[in-house]
Amino acid sequence: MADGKVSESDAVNRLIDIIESHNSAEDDSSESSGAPYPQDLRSVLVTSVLNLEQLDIDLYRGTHHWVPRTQRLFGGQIIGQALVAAAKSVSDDLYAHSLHCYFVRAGDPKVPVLYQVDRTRDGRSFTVRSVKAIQHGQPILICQASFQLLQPSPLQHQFPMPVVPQPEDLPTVEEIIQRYLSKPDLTESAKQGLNKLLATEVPIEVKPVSPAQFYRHVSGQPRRLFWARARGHIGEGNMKLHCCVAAYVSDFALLGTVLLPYPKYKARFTASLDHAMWFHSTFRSDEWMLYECDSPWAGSSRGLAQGRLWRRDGVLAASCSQEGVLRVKPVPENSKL
Ligand SMILES: CCC(=O)SCCNC(=O)CCNC(=O)[C@H](O)C(C)(C)COP(=O)(O)OP(=O)(O)OC[C@H]1O[C@@H](n2cnc3c(N)ncnc32)[C@H](O)[C@@H]1OP(=O)(O)O
Repeated sequence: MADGKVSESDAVNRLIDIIESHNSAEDDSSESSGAPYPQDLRSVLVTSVLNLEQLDIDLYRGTHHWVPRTQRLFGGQIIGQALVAAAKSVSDDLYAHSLHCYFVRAGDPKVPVLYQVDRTRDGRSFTVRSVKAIQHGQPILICQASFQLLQPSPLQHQFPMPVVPQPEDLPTVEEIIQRYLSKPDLTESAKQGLNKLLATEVPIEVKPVSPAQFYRHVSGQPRRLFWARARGHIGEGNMKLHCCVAAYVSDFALLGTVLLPYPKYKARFTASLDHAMWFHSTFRSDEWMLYECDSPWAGSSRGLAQGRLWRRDGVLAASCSQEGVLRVKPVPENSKL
């Protein structure tokens, strides 16, 4: 549309596209390899998704509860599980400070993922692990993770955190969907799509700072901000676990930032190719953190996205970078649901 805004039906389509591509449950829940969500208040990320089964020394198996509509495993789940596997072979006084991963094959939601850990090096300060995530005998992800002893230093700086509304003053994704559902002129298929989204139990809670921009209802800079936290309680004390949860969260909505300046195109195929992450400070992944995502570059059917996770007290908790493949097609004129 000429004013840079999209029509109401496109707006609902984009909302469904964006939420589903990252969050949706499997269509046939009987195919899900995980147990039902627990009724207690503990985060399902901790009780289940990141709770790997040990098969042998340095060999683990991870299962999944839900997969995106693309029917490939959510990258954040594979990274989070790989980091859990790596962390199991390092001592308690070492903390994850970075990881570097390539997604080399699409993850198959029908079978579990095996994680094979190689103890690459144990140094005095730094310890490196290489993890291969395997399905059908072939790697789907290769990951290097590095851990460090806590070491104080006089060198300390960070950029300031963006000034944004507090999470308590912003609607949740579920409230945004409810607002759409209350619109009188919504088509039946839009209602069904939105109700399906509401019924999906997502392990992450999200509050977009600007919902219209977040869901690509208005075109704009390749930058978006949202508050995010693990759903449910994790508790203080296990920093390695909080890093694994943050690794899971960090893949959420990051690559979509590349598409923000292009309202006339919709994604035909998107997949993250690699993901790097650096952990800077202690944080709790079950408390609200601001996720600031931007994309400095796109070209050659690829896009680069960068993210910064901020503690709400302004401390930079983690940074990440991801390149993805994005193949797009034009949005049809006057598209309707
Ligand atoms: C939130 C973001 C996420 O979490 S995404 C999940 C994590 N990431 C992933 O699962 C990515 C895993 N990696 C991969 O799947 C592969 O490495 C990818 C990225 C696909 C590599 O692509 P490529 O080397 O092209 O693999 P491939 O030959 O098997 O093709 C895959 C599909 O893409 C198509 N393709 C290929 N080249 C082109 C092209 N130039 N133009 C149009 N289409 C192309 C292929 O035909 C193939 O399609 P199809 O699967 O047969 O339908």
